[in-house]
Amino acid sequence: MSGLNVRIDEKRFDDVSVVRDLAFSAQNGEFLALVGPSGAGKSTLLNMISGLDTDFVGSVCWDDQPLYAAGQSPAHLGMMFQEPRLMPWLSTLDNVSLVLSDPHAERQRAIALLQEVGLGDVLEAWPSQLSGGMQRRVSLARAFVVAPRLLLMDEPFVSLDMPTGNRLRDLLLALWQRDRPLVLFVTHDLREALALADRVLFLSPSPSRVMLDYTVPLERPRRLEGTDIARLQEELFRQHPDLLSGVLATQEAVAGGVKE
Ligand SMILES: Nc1ncnc2c1ncn2[C@@H]1O[C@H](COP(=O)(O)OP(=O)(O)OP(=O)(O)O)[C@@H](O)[C@H]1O
Repeated sequence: MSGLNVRIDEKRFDDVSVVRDLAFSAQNGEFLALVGPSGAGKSTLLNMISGLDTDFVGSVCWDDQPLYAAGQSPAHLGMMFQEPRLMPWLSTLDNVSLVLSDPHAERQRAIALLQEVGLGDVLEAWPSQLSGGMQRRVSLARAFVVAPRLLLMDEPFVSLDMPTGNRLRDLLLALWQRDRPLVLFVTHDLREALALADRVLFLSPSPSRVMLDYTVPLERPRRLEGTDIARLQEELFRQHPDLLSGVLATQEAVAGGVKE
């Protein structure tokens, strides 16, 4: 099948099995959200898919070929984490150019992306001069500047207030709709998953596996605070109360946050 094929037979840390019999496939250009209780192994899973962690039994393939070889990250892989992870001694522009194979030749591309995310006026600013929301926008531009085919996002908008988070989600969707990478987006927030994704994979508590592969039955654009998302969330909790109780508890615990 074209696209991503993940099969993790087992991932252990010492004697503890963290992921077991977890499998899913995704088409090129799809947007998948991964939700699951805290400690389920979501970050561990992204590390295995990115090639950062090769110490597991199973396979991660792209178009039926192993996605990485000997621990090397594949070309056209974009990543974004909970923390913006900017280099404090580099300007906004240099933080984005950093991941380019030829930063000098591709400088215009970095500038254009920063303009697209509304940071054209702060190209030479240091990270410490930017707000939390602006730093995430730099991080988003850095994830897209490599023209990723696969974009791995580990709770990238956690602990942002609603307007700042909404602005970032809109930017992400605009860039995704234009470039169409396959996105794997980890979140604790089921509403965020339903607002963004084509499919939501619900993971079990550790050792994690996919408990439910859910296709979101909503047209775009969607609003995270919209009644259709609230209704869908309620329906899911009614249909799968045991499966989702851990998700809801975590979702409530992480509400709140950083302002733009
Ligand atoms: N390097 C490591 N060594 C030992 N145990 C680890 C290591 N990394 C993660 N773990 C354990 O593996 C389990 C899964 O961790 P992971 O961070 O992947 O979960 P998660 O679903 O991303 O959690 P959260 O939602 O809280 O971020 C946890 O029990 C964690 O303590």
